[in-house]
Amino acid sequence: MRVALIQVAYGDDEPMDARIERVAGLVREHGPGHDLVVLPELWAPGGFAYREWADRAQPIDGPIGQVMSAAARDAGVTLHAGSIVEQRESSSVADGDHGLSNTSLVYGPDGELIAAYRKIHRFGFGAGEPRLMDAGEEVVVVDLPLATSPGETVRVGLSTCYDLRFPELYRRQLDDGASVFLVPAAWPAPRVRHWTLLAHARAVENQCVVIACNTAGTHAGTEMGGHSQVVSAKGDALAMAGTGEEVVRVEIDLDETAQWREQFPVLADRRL
Ligand SMILES: NC(=O)CCC(=O)C(=O)O
Repeated sequence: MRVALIQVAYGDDEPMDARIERVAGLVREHGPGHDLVVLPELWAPGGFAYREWADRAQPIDGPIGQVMSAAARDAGVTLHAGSIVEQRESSSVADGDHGLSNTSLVYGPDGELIAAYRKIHRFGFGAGEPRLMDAGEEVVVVDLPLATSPGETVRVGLSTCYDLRFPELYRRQLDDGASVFLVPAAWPAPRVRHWTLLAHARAVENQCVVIACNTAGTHAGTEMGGHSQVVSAKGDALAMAGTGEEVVRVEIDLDETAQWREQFPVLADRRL
């Protein structure tokens, strides 16, 4: 499986509309020839731009979704478009809810929406996400089409940034058949060691590939950590970005995961 992670860097001076066009251009430029392109969490509204989130919220089929769907189609790739601040329909907003979710969107090479995942674990310890957004409740595992091998799919589990700290979510995804975990993030620089450590831990303990795309640059006073990474089911770092804007390209041998699970059958020793 050929994958490109686009580690987007941005600051406060780039308007959201300009960034959406710029990132769509990056998908069109770097996507062709890959099976999957992955973008970071909340790259359009700003991962830590809490004050702007309400104004920058959109429904799933809003302007960001439309531009990302077109970019996936033009590039002929499956696109994990990172996440948006989703403005949910009023019919899905219960009393006391904020009506906003941190929602990841995945499009197929035909531009159709394949999956949406609402972040389950909200980051901020009472401020930020828990104060402004509602927690997702659904574990999402989905078969993604491989654009360069028509008819073939790979089963992936979706999660977002802070979710990486909660191993039980990944066990659920494993039990639902996932062999790859996709993790967009806006993970800050001061804790980047946790980011790399946890991605390796999730890969090793579940014998799954981890594809984790972080943000770069500094916005809303928060320096992002970069170091987007792809970790094999054996726990080897197949690719690791630096700290700036970067496109990381990697070819993943999906057969290696099944071979490793057979060779070192640790999952068979679970006691439930
Ligand atoms: N956007 C996030 O979820 C940030 C998570 C984080 O900074 C951490 O877990 O540390």
